[in-house]
Amino acid sequence: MIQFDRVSKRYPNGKDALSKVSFTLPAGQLTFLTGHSGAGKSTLLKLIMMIERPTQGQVFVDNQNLNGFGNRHIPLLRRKIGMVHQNHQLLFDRSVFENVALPLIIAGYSRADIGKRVRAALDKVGLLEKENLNPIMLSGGEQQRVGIARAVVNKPPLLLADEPTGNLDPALSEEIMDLFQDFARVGVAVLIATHDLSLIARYNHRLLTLREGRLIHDGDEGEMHGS
Ligand SMILES: Nc1ncnc2c1ncn2[C@@H]1O[C@H](COP(=O)(O)OP(=O)(O)OP(=O)(O)O)[C@@H](O)[C@H]1O
Repeated sequence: MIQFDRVSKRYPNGKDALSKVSFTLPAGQLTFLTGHSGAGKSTLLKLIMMIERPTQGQVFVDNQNLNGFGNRHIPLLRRKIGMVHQNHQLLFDRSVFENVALPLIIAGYSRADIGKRVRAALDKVGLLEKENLNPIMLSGGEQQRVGIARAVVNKPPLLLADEPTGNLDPALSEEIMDLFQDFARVGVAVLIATHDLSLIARYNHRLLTLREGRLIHDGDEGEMHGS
């Protein structure tokens, strides 16, 4: 689903944020991405979203080389990607339903289709009965689940999450992880950037570790501590 082929990113100020990073993420796999602050995690996610472009190397999403994409391709690319943020980025002047509907409205879906899909997504995250509430009335864990419903409402094959459990306690983090694992099980490629080593340790998923822009580890979590 995603392939990085010797990807480097140097920012205009000369900072090398990523150096010759290569990996492949298949459909249906959940992968953690970790590394110290400044290691390059956000930069890696930005390259997938085409918020930034590589200085060298190639990024493929769904077998398409993003180097061949111009700005007009960006909306189409982003429709394939669901993005979950740490702070949810919900609109507090709209209802839960309207927040989740937003990507579908932008993509031009019909009203009937929007209703059906939004309710299916809210049902998946267990918030169907809260569709008319304002997100401000929800707990942190519920707000994060609204963010996840919005990220998956148009059924993207790829789900990216940037510190999705950052503000949540272990029990709520587990709920969120259960959801991500469900999506992976039905074929979504899920990439979770996190500093939360205890979260990583609780699951036996593939782990990519960046240090100063280099990929220093690619394997399962046990391998890292066992070696
Ligand atoms: N737009 C930019 N211009 C210049 N340097 C940048 C830019 N964005 C990031 N950097 C630098 O690139 C390096 C990697 O940053 P990045 O945000 O990818 O790290 P990160 O692993 O996501 O860190 P954190 O966990 O703190 O969010 C850092 O040294 C950062 O200061």
